[in-house]
Amino acid sequence: MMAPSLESQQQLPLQEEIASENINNNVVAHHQPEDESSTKSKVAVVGSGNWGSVASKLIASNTLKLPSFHDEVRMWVFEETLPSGEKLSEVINRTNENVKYLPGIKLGKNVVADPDLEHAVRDATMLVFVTPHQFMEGICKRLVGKIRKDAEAISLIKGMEVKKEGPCMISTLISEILGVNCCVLMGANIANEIAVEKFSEATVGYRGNRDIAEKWVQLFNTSYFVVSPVQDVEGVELCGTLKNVVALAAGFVDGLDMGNNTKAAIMRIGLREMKAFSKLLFSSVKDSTFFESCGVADLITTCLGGRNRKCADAFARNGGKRSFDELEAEMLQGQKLQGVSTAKEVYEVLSYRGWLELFPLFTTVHEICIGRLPPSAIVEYSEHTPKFSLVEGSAQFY
Ligand SMILES: NC(=O)C1=CN([C@@H]2O[C@H](COP(=O)(O)OP(=O)(O)OC[C@H]3O[C@@H](n4cnc5c(N)ncnc54)[C@H](O)[C@@H]3O)[C@@H](O)[C@H]2O)C=CC1
Ligand SMILES: O=C(CO)COP(=O)(O)O
Repeated sequence: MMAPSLESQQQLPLQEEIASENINNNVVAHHQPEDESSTKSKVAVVGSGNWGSVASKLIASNTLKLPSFHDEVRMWVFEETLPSGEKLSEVINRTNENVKYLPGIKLGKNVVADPDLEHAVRDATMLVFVTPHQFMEGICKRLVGKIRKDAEAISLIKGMEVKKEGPCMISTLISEILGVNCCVLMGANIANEIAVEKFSEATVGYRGNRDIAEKWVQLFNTSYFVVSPVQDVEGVELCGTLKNVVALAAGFVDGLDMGNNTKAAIMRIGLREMKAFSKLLFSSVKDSTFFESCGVADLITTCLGGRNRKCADAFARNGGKRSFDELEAEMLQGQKLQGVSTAKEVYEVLSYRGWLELFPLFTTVHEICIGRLPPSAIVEYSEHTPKFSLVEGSAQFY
């Protein structure tokens, strides 16, 4: 069932969709509506988990204030039936709360939950992608031919895919499958804190067109959520992705009660590996990006208060005897961990390229996650540390 449109009265009848004749048959060319409202940007948020709901709230507070945006923010909901027997999207529209993924927080009356993916995106000129990364390829494939030709995209998703050809960042996946430009927004952004409007910062990564980045900044920026643009999509996205692996290491250390110095050491070594890995994959990645909110700040907040840290702590306390799948289901009630699959994806890249010894922390985290090593190995691996500083050429990346 499609959700009602907040702006149905001002909305023009949907124009007949015609297939784009040239360049890109991934997208649908709509006739441009003719009245003044057609020049306004229309936002759809693809995803409605913990961060997806908070992102919708942030955006919706701005679209009400900014005349260049339509008020309505359409939020795609992966439909599920609640224990009460009601559909999640219907409850969100009735209560203005995502009772499952962000209980107790009003999203703003101009957020409309829509369980129909194609319907949610079809008029949008600004597409915000924010689902757990493992679902994105399937979602993008469903959207081929269903989005506007002039749409711009941004990804808030922390993760990557590994293909036969090598690693593929989620923003690249979106760009390649949908034929759209895709920026990224990452940062020290634990969703529940932003939901109650505690001050934080974020980084928009863009390539090329600064005007587009400025528009995304405008859409997200508030007095308590300060967003800065950086011309380094890969650097920003890799920071957001890789810090989840380091957060698992920090959680193991917490679960073993090893104290603050050890945790700080793990974070420092992790940051060094994040930088080295990013620069090996993309020589364009800037050192300065690691000092933005997406870099060191996100690493710190996730290692202190994130879900990856929390589940890794429990994993270590249980001596690795309970799987991450089990802990995720029990501790997160439907929310998803990104670090465990990212550690595997990073390991595949390292293994394929013969870099395992250059990245002892990343390598060890994956081996602990799959039960090949005990959680205590997170500090024992340091005996290998001299090896990577001896590897010729590696030092330049640190
Ligand atoms: N929660 C947070 O504090 C932050 C999360 N992020 C990132 O944002 C991204 C999304 O995270 P959250 O919004 O927190 O999601 P979440 O962890 O709350 O994930 C649950 C979401 O996945 C959906 N889902 C479950 N099965 C699905 C399927 N088969 N297909 C599509 N969707 C399905 C659920 O309906 C729900 O909306 C992740 O990459 C995460 O790393 C980034 C910053 C902060
Ligand atoms: O990315 C996050 C904070 O910026 C949230 O991290 P977790 O997924 O570990 O909770």
